Amino acid sequence: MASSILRRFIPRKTTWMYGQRMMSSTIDVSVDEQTGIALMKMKRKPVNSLNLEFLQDIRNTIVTLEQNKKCKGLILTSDVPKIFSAGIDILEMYQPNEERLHNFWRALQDMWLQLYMTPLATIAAINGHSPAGGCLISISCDYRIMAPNYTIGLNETLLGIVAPFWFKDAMCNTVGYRETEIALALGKLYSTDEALQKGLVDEVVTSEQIMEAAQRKMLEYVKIPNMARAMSKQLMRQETADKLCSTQDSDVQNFVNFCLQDKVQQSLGFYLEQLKKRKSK
Ligand SMILES: CCCCCCC/C=C/C(=O)SCCNC(=O)CCNC(=O)[C@H](O)C(C)(C)COP(=O)(O)OP(=O)(O)OC[C@H]1O[C@@H](n2cnc3c(N)ncnc32)[C@H](O)[C@@H]1OP(=O)(O)O
Repeated sequence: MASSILRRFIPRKTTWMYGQRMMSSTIDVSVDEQTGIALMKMKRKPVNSLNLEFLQDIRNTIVTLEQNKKCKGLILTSDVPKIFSAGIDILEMYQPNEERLHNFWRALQDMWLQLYMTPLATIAAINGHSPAGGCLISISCDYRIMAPNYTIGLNETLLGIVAPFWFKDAMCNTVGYRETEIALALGKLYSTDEALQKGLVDEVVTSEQIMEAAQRKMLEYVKIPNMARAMSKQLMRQETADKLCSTQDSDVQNFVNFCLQDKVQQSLGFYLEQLKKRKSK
């Protein structure tokens, strides 16, 4: 399964385990050993944006859960009201320190590989907005349930940046080639209803019902013999993951070169300004 991938990375240890609970400053995890279902809540305020340390925490958590023999499934959700994840922390890309920028992108790649290929069954309970990197996390899960009146999508072009090929591949695998082509060009953020219609999410339920719906669906997943379920996931996803695995170093270098361009820095600076202005309106 993902063991060939797992062996290659030794994660930083920042997650603490107390019995069936794991805690870090940005993540809360509990494991129900009766059902084998873990619940991971992201809580990096104000918007669960993905910085280097948060990405490492997410990945460490998945690794720790994979090592727990009693854990078969993972539900990912947010503890921040109305926001699942605002995607990459733009401050990691804007006026960056070059060494940190390298490490940051590597951490994003590693988190994605871990989540995308984990033998655990995964469900995203999308209880808030989920742009760009937030959408990547969602589409890397096996099943997606979303609450109404939020948005989700790969909106990178709106920031003057380009979704990398592995974001594109994960999106293509979810909604198909033509829809991805349109979505990426326009930086499309789908409403919950549009996302359901296009197959970007699998189910829509109210915010109040989302955890119950996720638990119910997860019980279906964990009932399936574990190895068979995990191997069919591998069958579907290994080729996509391998494309990144075999080009990780050059992908980091491309990203760093891209980010350091004046034009890209200008676009990111402008986008950040717009975010602040929007807030003051
Ligand atoms: C070759 C490779 C090329 C590079 C590829 C890079 C791939 C990039 C992937 C990404 O994920 S880029 C990030 C994309 N994300 C967004 O566009 C989301 C932007 N944010 C929003 O739309 C909104 O903030 C929100 C998530 C809908 C929440 O709205 P709300 O009104 O509730 O909060 P705000 O007042 O807007 O935000 C609060 C606070 O947080 C800051 N912030 C928001 N998003 C980010 C972010 N992604 N990174 C860093 N900071 C973010 C926002 O500016 C506010 O800050 P303060 O004003 O309070 O300081």
